[in-house]
Amino acid sequence: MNDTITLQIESLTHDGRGLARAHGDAISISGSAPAGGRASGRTRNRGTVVFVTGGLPGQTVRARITRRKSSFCEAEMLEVLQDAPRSAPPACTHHGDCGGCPLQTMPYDMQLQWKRRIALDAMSRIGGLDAGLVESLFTSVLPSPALKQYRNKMELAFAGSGTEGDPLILGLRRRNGRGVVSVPQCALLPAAARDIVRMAADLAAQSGLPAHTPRDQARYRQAPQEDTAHHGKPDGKGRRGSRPARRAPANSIAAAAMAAEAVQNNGFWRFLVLRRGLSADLRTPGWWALCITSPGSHEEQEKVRTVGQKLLQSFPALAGFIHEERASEDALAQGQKRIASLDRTGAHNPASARFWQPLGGRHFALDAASFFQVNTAAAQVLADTALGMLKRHVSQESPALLDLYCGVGAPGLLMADRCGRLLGLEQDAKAVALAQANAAAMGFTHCSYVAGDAAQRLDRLAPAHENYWHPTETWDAVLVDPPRAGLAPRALNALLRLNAHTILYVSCNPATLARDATRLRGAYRLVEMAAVDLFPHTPHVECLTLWQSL
Ligand SMILES: C[S@@+](CC[C@H](N)C(=O)[O-])C[C@H]1O[C@@H](n2cnc3c(N)ncnc32)[C@H](O)[C@@H]1O
Repeated sequence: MNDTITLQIESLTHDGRGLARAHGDAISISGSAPAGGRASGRTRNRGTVVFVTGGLPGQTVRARITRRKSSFCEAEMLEVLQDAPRSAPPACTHHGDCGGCPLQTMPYDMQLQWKRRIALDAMSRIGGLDAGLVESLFTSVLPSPALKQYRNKMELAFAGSGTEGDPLILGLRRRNGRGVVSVPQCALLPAAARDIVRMAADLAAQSGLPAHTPRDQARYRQAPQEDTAHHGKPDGKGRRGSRPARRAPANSIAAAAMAAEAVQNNGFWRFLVLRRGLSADLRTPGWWALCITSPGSHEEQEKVRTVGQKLLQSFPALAGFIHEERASEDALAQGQKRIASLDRTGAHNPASARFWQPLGGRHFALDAASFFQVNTAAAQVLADTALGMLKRHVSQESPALLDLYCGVGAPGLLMADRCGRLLGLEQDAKAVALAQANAAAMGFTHCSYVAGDAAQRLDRLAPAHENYWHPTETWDAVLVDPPRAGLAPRALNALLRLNAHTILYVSCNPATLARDATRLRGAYRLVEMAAVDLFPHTPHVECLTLWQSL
């Protein structure tokens, strides 16, 4: 049985891995049975599917098999033996180690073509839509106006115990998913931000506190990981205490306490999230740093404050330093408790976490922890495309618009002057308050926002039983923009019960969009599909689908 194999990469998967096929006895799967021997009919004729991390279509690579399943294998690329017929020089010196921009050696026009292919395949294979129909509706992916330094937000992870052989670093997830790599020359980061990152890493190292390493995640069953820069070390050794992890008790309160204790004992520094935006005068650009740590003692919190104050002193472009703690034992770059919010003078000032992003000729107020599209210029393309679709298909005079998963109100508020009323639903209460403030600042009095889980809130808007006490409102159009997981079944059921004439479903994950499309197409017809590249050099693509009731 050979673990190293030569493969020709045929295509790209939605998660950015190369797809190859191994033929004959080239590899063994399912407990050493040769590929083609025990495999299904499909794999028997066409070879065993191998998903290759780091491999791109057209390349011939040497790869190591890392996992064998009954119908496919996983591998990691070791070396490119022959480049793809068309390739581009890497845009970043960290290409090869860093997992941030895996497509950067693919010419940009090809990146867009593959993204289109990924979305098309998902809609026909998973969504069950007619492939010819989707091909004819969805002709291209709209490019990002900027290909370098396009991000207004970077999530960097701390790693390392701070000991001699394992220094504390601040960087991005490694290409092979194992740990974090320092990226001092990252092509996504402008020079000013690189300097902030370098100094933050040095100051954190000087604190003497180790980075947090998620440990024993399965045992504590925390929230699933979404987009994050960090993957913990597999051995997960911590330095803040050396007690071994105990088995989680059945009692959930005790389990939560144990999870918090495990975090306490498993390192401190977690993430530095850098955000770029406009200060209160709406003209001065600046940076905001959100530092996420494990829960700490007063002394540890003071160390973070000192790091923040030194950064604010050294970088006039840094307008705020916010410290949040995360107690959950996972690798999400989201704080759960705000500890401090320092302004340029280094003093605690809650307003220092506020900044603004331009979109559609308006300004949206955000908190350092709020969601906003990370590529400002491409977000404009996305908003223009979304508004164009709604204008073409919402025929009512002053339509009632429901903005589901509305964040701080973008891009729904750009449609507000055409609407009779607008209601936004959003889980993050802080974002809801900001959406209300944004609507008020834009002079809209017919827009309201409600905080809560979309599924629960939708159930109230679309009662399952006729004698339900809550009055039913009708909605002409619904703008749906969920996180990567797509719509929960309960949310999808309630959305269908609303009977809105038009649904615009915006999605950052073609696979979950396609899954939800299987339900939508029972009551709606897909009339337009478009996509925008918000994340050049990555496999991600933002899709827009416009549905009209049958
Ligand atoms: C992709 S973002 C879209 C936000 C906004 N439309 C925009 O473009 O800025 C998804 C939003 O859904 C929110 N969210 C996540 N899960 C939710 C849930 N179960 N119920 C309501 N909102 C949720 C997130 O907080 C986030 O603001």
